[in-house]
Amino acid sequence: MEKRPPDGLAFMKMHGLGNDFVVIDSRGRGAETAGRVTPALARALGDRNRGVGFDQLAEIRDAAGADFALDFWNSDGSRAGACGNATRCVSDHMMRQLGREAVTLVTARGGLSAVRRGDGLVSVNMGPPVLDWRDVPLSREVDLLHLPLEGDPVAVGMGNPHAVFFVPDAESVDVAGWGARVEHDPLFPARTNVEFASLVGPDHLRMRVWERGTGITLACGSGACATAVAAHLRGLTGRRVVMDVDGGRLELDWRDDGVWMTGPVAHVFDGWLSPEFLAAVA
Ligand SMILES: N[C@@H](CCC[C@H](N)C(=O)O)C(=O)O
Repeated sequence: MEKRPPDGLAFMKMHGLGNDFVVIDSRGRGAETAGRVTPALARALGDRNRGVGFDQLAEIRDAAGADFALDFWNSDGSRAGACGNATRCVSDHMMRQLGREAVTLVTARGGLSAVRRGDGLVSVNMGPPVLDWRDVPLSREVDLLHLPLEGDPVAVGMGNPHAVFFVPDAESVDVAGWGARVEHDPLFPARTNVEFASLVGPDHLRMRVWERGTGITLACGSGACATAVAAHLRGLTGRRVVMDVDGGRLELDWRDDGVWMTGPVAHVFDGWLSPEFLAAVA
């Protein structure tokens, strides 16, 4: 194996249910110091042909009052305020590194916590849903439970915006076409993630997703949380559901302290960005 260049940049590739991430560890620079990731680096790395490829890039930073902080980017270089599956993946990594079964972290939406369950699955408390139109955000005051859009979606914020459509059969939806149209609807001033869900049994949902800034992905943790909240608010389910996404199954539980999401995580490989790649991006 070639020796790692001293001026390259180490990264990990991880995924949760096929929602895949590049993770860069920028700890050791102080909680007040900005990270090393720029929109240009996120875009270049996110290119599946010329970079590494990912649905989201997660950067670990120092945090005051928590084990670590996490920032997220989409593959188009835009920032994401939340990423549930990356939070579960990085929390698993940090639990292993710290020799613990629970960690606390800070994201753009505030403090979160994660634990490893006895069965090895990782749970994260994604915090309470945002149900005020200004904070989702929406561009004007409307009924969040019945947005004035074709298909009658529900709006839920989980630190990022989501529009959840309940459809008779999620399998037959044109996720790319419909999702892209809704992502850019003027009702969402910061664009939106879009979920299409069907009830397939008691407290059992099937969900497919179009992610803002990325496109179709095999899973979206914050989208699963938003869908579980929307399904309960619409009277379709209780507060605990299982949800089948393209990449597997998540468990959701909307408790008094927030929406808990549980599922598997995978560490795929450790890599090293070459100085040439970094110089071309700078
Ligand atoms: N895959 C993520 C959500 C990613 C963020 C999203 N694309 C956004 O722009 O808000 C998850 O697991 O939550």
